[in-house]
Amino acid sequence: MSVAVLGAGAFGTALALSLSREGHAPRIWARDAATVEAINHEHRAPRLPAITLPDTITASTDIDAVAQAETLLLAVPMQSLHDLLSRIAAPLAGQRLVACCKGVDLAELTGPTGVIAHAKPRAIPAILTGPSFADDIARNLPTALTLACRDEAAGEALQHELSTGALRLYRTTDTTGAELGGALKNVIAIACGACIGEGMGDSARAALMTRGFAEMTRLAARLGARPETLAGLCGLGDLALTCTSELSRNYRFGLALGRGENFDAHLTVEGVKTAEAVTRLAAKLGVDLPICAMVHEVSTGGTSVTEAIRYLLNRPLKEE
Ligand SMILES: NC(=O)C1=CN([C@@H]2O[C@H](COP(=O)(O)OP(=O)(O)OC[C@H]3O[C@@H](n4cnc5c(N)ncnc54)[C@H](OP(=O)(O)O)[C@@H]3O)[C@@H](O)[C@H]2O)C=CC1
Ligand SMILES: O=C(CO)COP(=O)(O)O
Repeated sequence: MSVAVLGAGAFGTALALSLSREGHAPRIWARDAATVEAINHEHRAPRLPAITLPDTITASTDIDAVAQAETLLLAVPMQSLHDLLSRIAAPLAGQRLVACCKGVDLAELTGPTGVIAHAKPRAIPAILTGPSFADDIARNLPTALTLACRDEAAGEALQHELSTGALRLYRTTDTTGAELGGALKNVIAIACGACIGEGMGDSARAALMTRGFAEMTRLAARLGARPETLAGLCGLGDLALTCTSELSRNYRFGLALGRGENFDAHLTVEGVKTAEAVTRLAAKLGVDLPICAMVHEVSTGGTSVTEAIRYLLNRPLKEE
């Protein structure tokens, strides 16, 4: 089966490397000619500069040519997924489109598989998500992820196609749970970073992680997801990684907020837009997501970290 990667960021490049180790020769689509040049001639990707790529990985700016592969890994930031799909002329009928992004689309208030289903209704949507830093996958370190696809046969085919000796994929048909786990953990990671940056301590972080997990499960359940999906790699697993590691951009963004420092605006920080999207979605559905709402307020300058913590501590007492 042929696999291509659309998006030459850190994650897309790492996944191409992973595939190349199993004998695939993946093509990467990049929108930028200089990136294509660097991959094809220097065997390096600008967003993963420490890694040398094998010459079996090639790149092109011709999206319609690259998108002919049977499986397409869509590795662009969440808010760019719709734009990416609209660049492809073909309906991609019967092709497996695997979202490799985490978030909720601001315009549609759906996760990546919803965006795919809307833009390319004849394709088979899936999502690859869970705890992994691109750098770890690129270095072939052991990693376990969730592959979610409503079409059970396609999901099983993808699980086998994308697993490697170091990358172990678990399968589910619960795409809603898988994508909300990956989306909301970034928001909670910003909260945890802000809490540590502000000097609130590890106990406060543990409280945010636990109550954040309750928010993840509550919203996911309201949208029909299974609670056990959230307890898996794509939920609890990714929450644990992202809320505790300074390798996470979302966590580091939160740290900067807590310390009152500036943050590099060129870095992909999915949790900011996701906080806005899930706050809107929660209001529409009548679901209570106080931590996500505070992350939205703080990251858009609506309130301070100190005030947000005070608000969370002063909410009415309730049963766990
Ligand atoms: N990095 C990681 O460790 C992991 C990332 N992810 C997820 O992967 C997704 C991508 O993140 P990551 O690879 O880190 O991001 P990067 O910031 O490394 O790269 C983003 C890539 O997307 C491209 N891009 C941005 N907007 C568009 C657009 N409108 N059309 C086409 N291409 C676009 C960029 O192109 P250009 O260079 O031209 O700007 C760049 O190649 C995110 O949702 C993230 O949560 C998931 C797991 C791990
Ligand atoms: O999704 C990730 C880890 O699973 C990567 O986290 P960041 O996007 O916060 O760097």
